[in-house]
Amino acid sequence: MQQFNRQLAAAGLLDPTKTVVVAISTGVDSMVLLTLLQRLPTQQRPQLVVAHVNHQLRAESDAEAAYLQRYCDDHDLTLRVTRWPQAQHPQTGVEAAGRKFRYQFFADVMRASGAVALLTAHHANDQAETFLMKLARGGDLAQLTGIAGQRPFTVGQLVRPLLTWPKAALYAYADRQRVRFFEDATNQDVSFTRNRIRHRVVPELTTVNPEFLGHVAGYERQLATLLAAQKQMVAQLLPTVLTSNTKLQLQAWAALPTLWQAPVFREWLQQRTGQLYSLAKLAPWQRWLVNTNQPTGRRQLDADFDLVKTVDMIDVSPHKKRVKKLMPAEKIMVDLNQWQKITAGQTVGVFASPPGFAAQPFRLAANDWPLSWRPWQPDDRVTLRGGGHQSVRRILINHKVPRAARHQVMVLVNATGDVLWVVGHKFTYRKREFGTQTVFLASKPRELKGVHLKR
Ligand SMILES: Nc1ncnc2c1ncn2[C@@H]1O[C@H](COP(=O)(O)OP(=O)(O)OP(=O)(O)O)[C@@H](O)[C@H]1O
Repeated sequence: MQQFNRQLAAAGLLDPTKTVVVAISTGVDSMVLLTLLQRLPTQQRPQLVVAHVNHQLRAESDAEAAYLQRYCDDHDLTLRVTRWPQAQHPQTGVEAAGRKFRYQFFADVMRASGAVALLTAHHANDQAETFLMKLARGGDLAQLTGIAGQRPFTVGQLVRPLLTWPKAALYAYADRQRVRFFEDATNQDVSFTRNRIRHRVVPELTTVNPEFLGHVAGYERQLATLLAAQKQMVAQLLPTVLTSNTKLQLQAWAALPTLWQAPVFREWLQQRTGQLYSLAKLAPWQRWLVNTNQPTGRRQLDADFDLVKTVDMIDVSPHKKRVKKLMPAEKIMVDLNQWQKITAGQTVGVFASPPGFAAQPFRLAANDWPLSWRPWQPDDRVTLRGGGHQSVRRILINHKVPRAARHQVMVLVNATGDVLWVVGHKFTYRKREFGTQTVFLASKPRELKGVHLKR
């Protein structure tokens, strides 16, 4: 009780004028939490609002919810319950979706009841399991910081007063105090990673040292302190390597002690892009920053951002979308009445009515659709007026297209792959009365150079 009081006092919750929402699953952890709260002297006990989510995932869910209802009625406790509709259960990622639903509900209950805190019953084993899972998964050191004893949550704080208690202590308390609880059978299922860590890894490590859980908590505290110190230092260093308009000054940055370069670069990127990059991902970028053989340049950082290097300065700018070079087999479907940028230098379109300037009227049959753009291929050919054919290769030779530029030539093809237009060069011949529809094939003016439009 004393240990519990200390935790609540530290969070400023030993106050009957305050309201707290207590998340109760009916498992041993949360039933012990509720019991401890109920046993606080009234002059210290905050107003309790019990919150429960019936996930409807297990056969026992309804019985557990019904038990909690009776318990709260018997003890004069306010209870808020919700059901997670089965129709909302996803095919995969049920746990994460359930958690999202749960915390949304807790936030709603907090707001509705004017609560200052949400209390959950996470304990020292949860902490160690999470730590070990992250350790196995890998990633950035900052993510290894475990479950916080207290952190901001929507309109107040999320407080975990049992975080320093080993699960065994909670069982022992429940046993001594005859606390009734429900055991979730799925917790035994070792096909879940967390359960394997819970039932196999943690007990094994505890035999190596009975203080294992306390040691994990100790590491978590040290890590949090170190990360906070690093953050403070980075906050001091960053302004010393920025230009007045927030670009990074390369010389000043490279003059920082080597160990501080990466965290300062990362913090700058985070401030500019809102994204946290792992130090491992940033290593090649740092080499590029100081590579004097490449004093200027632009490089894609990720899907959204480019890094732009000018002499001694580096800036972040939205990623410039480049048109992908298509392989011969790849194609771009035609969007009727839309200009489409099909290569870096060519913007073309198929229109139902003339798009405003030089466009070639062209007859289509219904079975020509869908049309698409693609690079020309060696056996492509067009039909000539007299009924004969000419290969695209021959057209390009006749038009003196240099060999090196030939791969850039694009063609418009119909559903069966017949070439209708060698863009910039030649249209296949079709009689006026061909098909059922006239469309207008056009290239944007800049690219009209060298196009021989038939009038
Ligand atoms: N169905 C529920 N209804 C109300 N509270 C719950 C429910 N499930 C879990 N909780 C609360 O969350 C705490 C942690 O539960 P559990 O360890 O099952 O969740 P987790 O998914 O591992 O953790 P977290 O909820 O932080 O993601 C419980 O001690 C309890 O306070």
